[in-house]
Amino acid sequence: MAAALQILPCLPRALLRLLPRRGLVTQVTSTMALPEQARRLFESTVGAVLPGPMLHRVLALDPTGKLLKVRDRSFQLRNNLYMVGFGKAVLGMAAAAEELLSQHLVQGVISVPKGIRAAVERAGKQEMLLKPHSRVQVFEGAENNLPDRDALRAALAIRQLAEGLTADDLLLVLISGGGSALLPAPIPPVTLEEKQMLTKLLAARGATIQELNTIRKAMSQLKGGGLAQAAYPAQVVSLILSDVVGDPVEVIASGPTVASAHNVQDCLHILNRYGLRAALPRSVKTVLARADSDPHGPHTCGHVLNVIIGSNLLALAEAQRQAEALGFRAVVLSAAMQGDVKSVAQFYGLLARVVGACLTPLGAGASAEEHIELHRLAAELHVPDLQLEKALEAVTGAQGPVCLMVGGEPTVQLQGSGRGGRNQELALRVGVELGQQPLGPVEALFLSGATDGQDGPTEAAGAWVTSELASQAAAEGLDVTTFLDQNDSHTFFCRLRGGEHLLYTGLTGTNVMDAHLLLLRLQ
Ligand SMILES: Nc1ncnc2c1ncn2[C@@H]1O[C@H](COP(=O)(O)OP(=O)(O)OP(=O)(O)O)[C@@H](O)[C@H]1O
Ligand SMILES: O=C(O)[C@H](O)CO
Repeated sequence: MAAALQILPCLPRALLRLLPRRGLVTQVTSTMALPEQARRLFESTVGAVLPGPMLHRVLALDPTGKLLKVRDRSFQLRNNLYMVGFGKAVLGMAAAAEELLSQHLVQGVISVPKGIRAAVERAGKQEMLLKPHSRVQVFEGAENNLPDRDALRAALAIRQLAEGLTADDLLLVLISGGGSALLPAPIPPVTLEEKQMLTKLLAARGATIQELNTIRKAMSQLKGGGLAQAAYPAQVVSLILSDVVGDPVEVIASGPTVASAHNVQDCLHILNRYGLRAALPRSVKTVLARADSDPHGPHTCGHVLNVIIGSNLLALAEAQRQAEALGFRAVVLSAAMQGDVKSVAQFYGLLARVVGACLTPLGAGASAEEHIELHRLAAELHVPDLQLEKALEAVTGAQGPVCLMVGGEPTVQLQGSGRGGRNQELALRVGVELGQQPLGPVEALFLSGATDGQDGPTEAAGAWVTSELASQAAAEGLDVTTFLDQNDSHTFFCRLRGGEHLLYTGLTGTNVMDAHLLLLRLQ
């Protein structure tokens, strides 16, 4: 397991208190190396969306202690509260909910990633752990984010709890990213292995999370509203920490408390698109054929309240505040970056060039062609909330360092059999792009990290690079292209300068997609 969790959201604030004047702060931070600043900013991004505080923002008990308030709705509590949960951030969410509601809690079951309790304990994050004699049963499973037998056992226990509820009961459902793999309950005759294989193939061929989860829903007893249906007639309140661009409740963890609006045709289109239709196991065909006559219809979720409690945007907003405290001119460019890592890397490479040119005192700025090309790349990525113009305006004339912040989740089309994750691969590709840009006296650093602390099936959260990457690699005899062809970014970074470019946080206990930071300053 990676080094202990080190979330230090308060550190720059403490620094600020000691040094209230901006000039002084800038002086101190400018002596701090860019990698150190980038690591701190990533830590504050994660620290802003730790599950406990997120939960407390939406849940409260009224003074009598008998009414649960969820935003503007109220629910009667009379020894009738049950809790289930699944996802990478659910342990901390459950601990916070237990802390607040333990006197009403009858029983709970949660499904969380393998090793999360040990990681949280090692990091000294006691507030993310359940009480010693908790009424909440914990299952750990889904190693490397793939559904397994342990997760299946958890899903069955969750289904059993839900099915036993009555109209007097209230079911609190805690949901976060990673929930799909932690709640596998394939519809027979589909087996766990078949579902695992299909998910893996779709992900490896670059399917989006929307596509992946459409298929998962069609194969599952609990996804796509199935859990809500199992809990009926109890009232259901789902608290959701979003790890999907745009916070679509029907996609996050495959929407177990949201009626699925997809039909078999949608599934067949997706399977066709990724060349998987012909080779489908017979069991999958059987379930798809049945699905249209037995959907978890929209009428089944009227007893449910779905509430988004936190997202990537919130994390970036905090990181922006921290970056400003460190003396950067900080801009959030988007919380919805998507697309293939190759195109995303080209965009960031050119963005560094264009923004870098704004920082050079007597520089002529970037050329009109470069601006046009940057906008073309941006348009190709179809990022719904991209603030490119606003960002360029904001950094024009910046005297000091600049920090551009982006959230989202690009995709990788796996071709090789190497080890890596989309953050490490993106960082490696951006490193190559930075090396090809004429940045002159501008120092550039790019960091990409998974807020859950685990990038793909590796123990690193991500990596950071500078424009020196290509020359550093060459000096150590590492051929970047070969590593990229093999999707072997993790091995590359392990070998580069003894692994110093890798980002290790350990499992963070939260999950709001990835964060990309581009830091630029004059040398
Ligand atoms: N060798 C590799 N190189 C690059 N990317 C990889 C590699 N192996 C797996 N991936 C990518 O990692 C992604 C899975 O990563 P991870 O397990 O962190 O999922 P996630 O999307 O963060 O999960 P969740 O959203 O469920 O929390 C897949 O999209 C896959 O394409
Ligand atoms: O679990 C999942 O389906 C993904 O993390 C998206 O929420």
